[in-house]
Amino acid sequence: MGTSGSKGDVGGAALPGDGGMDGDEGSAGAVMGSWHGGAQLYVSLKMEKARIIGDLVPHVYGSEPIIGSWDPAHALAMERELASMWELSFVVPPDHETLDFKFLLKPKDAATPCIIEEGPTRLLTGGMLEGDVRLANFKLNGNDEVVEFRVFNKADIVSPLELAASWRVYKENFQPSMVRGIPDISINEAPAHATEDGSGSSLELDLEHYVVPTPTAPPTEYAANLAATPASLIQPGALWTNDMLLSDGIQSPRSGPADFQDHSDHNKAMPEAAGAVAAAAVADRLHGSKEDRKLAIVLVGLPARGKTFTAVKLTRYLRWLGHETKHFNVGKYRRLKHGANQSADFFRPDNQEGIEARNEVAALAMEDMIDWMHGGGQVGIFDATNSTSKRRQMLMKMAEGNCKIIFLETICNDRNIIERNVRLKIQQSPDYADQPDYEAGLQDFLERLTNYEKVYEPVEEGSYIKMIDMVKGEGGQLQVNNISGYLPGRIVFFLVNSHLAPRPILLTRHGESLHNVRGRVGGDTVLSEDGELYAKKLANFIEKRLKSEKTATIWTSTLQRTILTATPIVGFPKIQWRALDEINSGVCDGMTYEEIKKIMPEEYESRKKDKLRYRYPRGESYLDVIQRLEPVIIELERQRAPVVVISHQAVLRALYSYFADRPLREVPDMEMPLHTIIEIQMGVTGVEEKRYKLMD
Ligand SMILES: Nc1ncnc2c1ncn2[C@@H]1O[C@H](COP(=O)(O)OP(=O)(O)O)[C@@H](O)[C@H]1O
Ligand SMILES: O=P(O)(O)OC[C@H]1O[C@@](CO)(OP(=O)(O)O)[C@@H](O)[C@@H]1O
Repeated sequence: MGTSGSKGDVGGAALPGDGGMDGDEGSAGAVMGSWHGGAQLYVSLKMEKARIIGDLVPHVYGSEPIIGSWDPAHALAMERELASMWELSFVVPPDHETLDFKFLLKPKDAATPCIIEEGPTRLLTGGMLEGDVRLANFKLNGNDEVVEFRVFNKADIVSPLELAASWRVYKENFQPSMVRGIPDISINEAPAHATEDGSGSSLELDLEHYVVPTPTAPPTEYAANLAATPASLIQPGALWTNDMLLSDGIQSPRSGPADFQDHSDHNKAMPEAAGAVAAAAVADRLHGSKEDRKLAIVLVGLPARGKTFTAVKLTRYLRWLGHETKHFNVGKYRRLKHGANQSADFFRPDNQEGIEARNEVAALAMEDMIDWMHGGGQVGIFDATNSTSKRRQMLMKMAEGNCKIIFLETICNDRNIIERNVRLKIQQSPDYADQPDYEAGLQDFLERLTNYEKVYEPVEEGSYIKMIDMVKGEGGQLQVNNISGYLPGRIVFFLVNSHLAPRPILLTRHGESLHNVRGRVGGDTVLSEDGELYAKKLANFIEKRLKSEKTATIWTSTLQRTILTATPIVGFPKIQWRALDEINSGVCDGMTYEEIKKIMPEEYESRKKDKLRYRYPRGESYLDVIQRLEPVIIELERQRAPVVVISHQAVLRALYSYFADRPLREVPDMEMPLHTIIEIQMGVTGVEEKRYKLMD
């Protein structure tokens, strides 16, 4: 019997039917109505299981070649219709050969054996199961556990007109993208055969074999996650230790210690990312009060509530969007002024000297921030506990006429999270870098915490955002009061969408394209042979690297070199993002750099002079690309499952610079080689990176 393929694939002619047959548990229908020429049956086989069955996928295998000729390895996967329902549907002639088959469960890991249902072979004739439609029972875990599925079978007589009409409707409603006839969202089911296709695309079992070093980035005067060096405390000839230069924040292992001064060139302050972001931000600045043009995000919260972590993350995001942003960490000022070994007594509420010392360094940091704003800075992230209303009043007074303040309070009520944070704090904070005895450090920090808790006053004044138990991203909440304007709105949107659940993000360019071989930019060419080999190796890599993950998604651009690179990947949904398309090279599309230099020397020189801001005629600049990638960054922050981004050189440079804290001016010249996977691990301790080069 020739099943005509999977659901929705309606082929063949049929007889005007007058009804269908229902066969669910315990009964077998009969063919209704009379037959003449071409009648077809639309047959549906379903299995239902309320409880999730892990990564086992229901399949059908049996006598016909399409369902494996009794080879479980070539069984036909059932499609998930609902969370607990799996279906295999097909169109057959009413007088088809009897189909012998059984259900089986197949693990995602091809090496693990299938589980075949208990009981005799099932027989399908005239589209219906013979005899009682029994449950499907499977013995798991060495027969220790029996799993039951309810089985349903249905066959409808379909007329030629119905078949044709349903095919037309199917085609109209499932418009494949203009690009390649591949739907914008598609998923290749795991093939019955093993993924090793013998084309040399197999990989070593140990993926560490492919790890390559991360290119050492040029020392950054000021990476987002290194709080500003306290200008007001710099004494001529001061000797700076590495510790003094490091903020309380999560240090990005890649960025070296900050130089003494922040050399960012205020005269040529980084422009807003081009496009809507800049337009709205500029409009706000032009029409807002002078004070509103400068923004201070003042953190509030007890120690180990994630203030610094949030400050670093927010700094990274705003700088990536082109807003001149700087992180001011008062803990750093305290250490510089009073040394890094204050005991908990320094923070006692009855220690007047300690209180004055802490307010003094907070005022120094605020002065530095206001000076920095006068020099061109736009958003200051003021990171301290700021735990009393009196302290906050002091800061608001200093801000008057200089900048607008928004308080950002981080509240965590989960004792387990707090205990974990405290452990991480003792391990990471410069306050305990010289404390060899972990327990002593822990005891001291807990005393410090108690001292703060005695005087802590939650924020009630001014404009504020409260992040309450937002850690796990479940059940937490964000409270917002008296917030308005473009930039504050974006900050709220970013905070709502970001979380701390660790998960990997894999970035890779497409396989080598024909234009890459010829040195041509842009275009929409297919892959070269090497590019096709990379696509297979990438699929292999993803299967190994993500096999322990419950799910993941594959993002490509709408250009065929990324879609074709993703094609061999199976088992994960693939989504085409227009925003991930390569930088639009406008009138230079399809040219080589040499041709551009020869035919349009002025364009070539302009781009060479300022590759970040330069916009191809009728094309894009890197700032334009960053602007259109902002929703991608927000979605990457929001995702909890792993994401594999298959995109392009310029786009990946822009995305990578966000995760790696690199200043925008470095973006256009970053190394972004072909056939290399950059794994970004985002989690509670910040952002880590690993690179795998699968082939040259
Ligand atoms: N929102 C959060 N939820 C859970 N853990 C966090 C959060 N923010 C930070 N952490 C972890 O807790 C530790 C302390 O965070 P940190 O930002 O230094 O706290 P604070 O600045 O409030 O003292 C850090 O090691 C960090 O990895
Ligand atoms: O900004 P530059 O360095 O030109 O890099 C962008 C160029 O990289 C290329 C390759 O030269 O990207 P892609 O990854 O799509 O192959 C061009 O298509 C694109 O114009």
